[in-house]
Amino acid sequence: MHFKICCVGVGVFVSDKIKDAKIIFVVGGPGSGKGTQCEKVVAKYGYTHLSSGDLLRAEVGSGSERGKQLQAIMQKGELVPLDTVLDMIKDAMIAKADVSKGFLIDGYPREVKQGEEFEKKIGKPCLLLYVDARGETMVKRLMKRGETSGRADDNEETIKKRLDLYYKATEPVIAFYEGRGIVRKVDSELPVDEVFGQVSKAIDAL
Ligand SMILES: Nc1nc2c(ncn2[C@@H]2O[C@H](COP(=O)(O)OP(=O)(O)OP(=O)(O)O)[C@@H](O)[C@H]2O)c(=O)[nH]1
Ligand SMILES: Nc1ccn([C@@H]2O[C@H](COP(=O)(O)OP(=O)(O)O)[C@@H](O)[C@H]2O)c(=O)n1
Ligand SMILES: [Mg+2]
Repeated sequence: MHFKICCVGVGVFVSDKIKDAKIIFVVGGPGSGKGTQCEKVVAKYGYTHLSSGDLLRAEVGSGSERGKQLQAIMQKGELVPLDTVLDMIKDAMIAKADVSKGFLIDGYPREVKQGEEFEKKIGKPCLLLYVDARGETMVKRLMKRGETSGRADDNEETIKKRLDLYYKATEPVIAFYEGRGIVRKVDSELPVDEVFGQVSKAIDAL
């Protein structure tokens, strides 16, 4: 009996560490500028930036068996299994829980059920920053980034697939959270610093 209570205790302790953390979802199309804005938020507000794409690419870079499977999915611009990416985000949040002022979850959720699972396992977001750019702008930016990024998915064919998937699976996420009144849209067609001015206004209003 004692062992069981102990396990339950540990389980509760772990999730308590991140249950009350301030969580901001950063959602937007591929190449919309999520990462660019997150870097500026980190510099100004000291938040912890967790890019789901970067966490996945780190796993790919580790050469692990799981990394090989993820690579195959990502270079097709498809979504990796929900539990895989959610567990990676949760582990990364727990690792930083004691020092974090809040978490920027970049590139997640990518579909409504990812958001629902996140809330069951971790907690509710207080803000969804919607980084909005036109399709042709995103393609142009990613083709340019692809010249130096070395990302297997920054090529014309995969960019188009990522864009299609974004419109099909991820835009409904915006509508879902608009229903909660926590979406703040920023116009990422503007110059980076003007976009950041809109981002700052949304965060200062929290
Ligand atoms: N001109 C211009 N370029 C931008 C802006 N924001 C980002 N970029 C560029 O567009 C490219 C994509 O920006 P990222 O911040 O990596 O976009 P992302 O949404 O994180 O992209 P994914 O990780 O693929 O989802 C980068 O090369 C940036 O330098 C902007 O406001 N204006
Ligand atoms: N929640 C997530 C995040 C990324 N990914 C995968 O990781 C890739 C890169 O994610 P990213 O956020 O860096 O880039 P974009 O897809 O937003 O351009 C995506 O194209 C997906 O293949 C995923 O499957 N699920
Ligand atoms: Mg990014």
